[in-house]
Amino acid sequence: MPYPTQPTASHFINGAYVEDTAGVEIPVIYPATGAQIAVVHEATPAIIEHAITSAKAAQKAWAAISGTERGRILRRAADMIRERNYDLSVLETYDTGKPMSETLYVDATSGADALEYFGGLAGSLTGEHIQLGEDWVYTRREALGLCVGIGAWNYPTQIACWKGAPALACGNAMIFKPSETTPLCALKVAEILHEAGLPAGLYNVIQGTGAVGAPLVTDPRVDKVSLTGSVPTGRKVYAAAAEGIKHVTMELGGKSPLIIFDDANLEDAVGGAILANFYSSGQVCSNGTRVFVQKGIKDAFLKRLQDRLNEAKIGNPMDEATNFGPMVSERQLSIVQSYIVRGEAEGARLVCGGKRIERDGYFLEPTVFADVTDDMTIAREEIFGPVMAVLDFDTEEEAITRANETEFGLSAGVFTSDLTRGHRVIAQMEAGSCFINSYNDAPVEAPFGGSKNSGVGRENSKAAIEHYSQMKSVYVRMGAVDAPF
Ligand SMILES: NC(=O)C1=CN([C@@H]2O[C@H](COP(=O)(O)OP(=O)(O)OC[C@H]3O[C@@H](n4cnc5c(N)ncnc54)[C@H](O)[C@@H]3O)[C@@H](O)[C@H]2O)C=CC1
Repeated sequence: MPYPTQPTASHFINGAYVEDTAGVEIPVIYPATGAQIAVVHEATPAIIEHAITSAKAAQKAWAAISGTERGRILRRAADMIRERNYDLSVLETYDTGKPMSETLYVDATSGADALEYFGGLAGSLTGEHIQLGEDWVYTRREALGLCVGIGAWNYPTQIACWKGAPALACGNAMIFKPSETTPLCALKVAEILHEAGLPAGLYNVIQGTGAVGAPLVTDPRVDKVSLTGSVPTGRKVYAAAAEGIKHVTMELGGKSPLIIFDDANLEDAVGGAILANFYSSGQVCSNGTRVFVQKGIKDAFLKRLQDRLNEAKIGNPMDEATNFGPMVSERQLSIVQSYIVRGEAEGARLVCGGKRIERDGYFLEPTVFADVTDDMTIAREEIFGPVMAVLDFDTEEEAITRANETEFGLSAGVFTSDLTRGHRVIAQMEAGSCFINSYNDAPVEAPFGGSKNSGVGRENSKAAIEHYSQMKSVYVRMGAVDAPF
């Protein structure tokens, strides 16, 4: 084995690791050093075909067993993930560069939560009975068939589970294509699911870029596509899926507002803004990167924010004391750097950070801009890095209007000690996943997803069941059929 993190093979299909070295090589880079730690091969047409035929062959029998039996396997997989959390967290850190202080508590554990939650729900998926005089209708909640999951690179284990768990609970088969930037973790999820008793063919992982994602989306044997990715990719995938009238879930990007009122608890508001901008080095879709701060608290907010950012422990992600790691790739680093240059050029005031850190890997300082105005590029476009834009405001009405002036609608947050204002403001936010006096919590029990250009459908919670199953209604006549002729 050339690298300790090298997977057994590139793909996991029909219950086993599979290789086809004819596929283009995809190097896997550890973002904290820039070193190559593995190589996988992009799926060839033969690999794609193998995954689709295996999944199709396995799905009907899976849908035919009871939900309780399906759920038992998912819950067993959840337990195994928790038992192996340390090793899975190390792999997630290698894949993404995120510090162990995050991956140990958030990634595999959140995946396990999804498997446990949907495993628990699987036995309670039912239809209903509708009496119509003597006749009656009953409904059956049925699987969609073959679901394709396409992942982003920021939460590879979590995304693999958030899509796989509800799909499998509802009786579907899944083909999951991880991001080409982080191909390692989903293979482990597949391995564990099958070790837990999942029949072969029901959860397959194949590697590749959009060149592999695209034919999966258009294949007529695929019934549903769930994408986590950027808005431009979402637009393409949604359109391609529409051609085949397929079901979709789109979890896309954001530029979410976080509104901090004068009466907010300063320490909590600063903590919320840190969670909303610097967790995972800012590579979180729901981040509140437009921080609207009411003028009365602005100076105190910026001062306390700087003090706390000085305490960030930046460095080796494998050291559990580290709490701020590198960007996922050189490419992402340079995208974020170009936004910082734009921010300065357009007149925003750089409060702190802004520079690449002099060491191996793709480290960038936590960066804060103040005096940002609504028209600046850094206030309009998703940066997907550790760059906070602080905007001033005077009144509640103004903050609400400006917060909603965006094509995105993933998340929104408000910090205030006025209870009624908190609810009043959040009710007017055009966003799917919102927070009051908190930010970025994502428990499996709560629906997660965006409005406007940030997406369609919801992941997690009972809402996800609607997106991985369909209703059949059956009319039952008890008497004679009365036909006109
Ligand atoms: N709303 C949400 O739940 C989340 C959204 N994101 C968003 O993801 C983005 C960052 O992730 P990236 O991996 O850079 O996104 P991306 O949009 O570049 O890629 C996402 C995935 O789509 C695949 N893909 C690309 N073109 C395709 C095509 N034509 N057909 C099928 N698949 C295709 C890629 O290979 C990758 O697996 C950000 O915009 C972020 O906001 C990230 C995490 C969560």
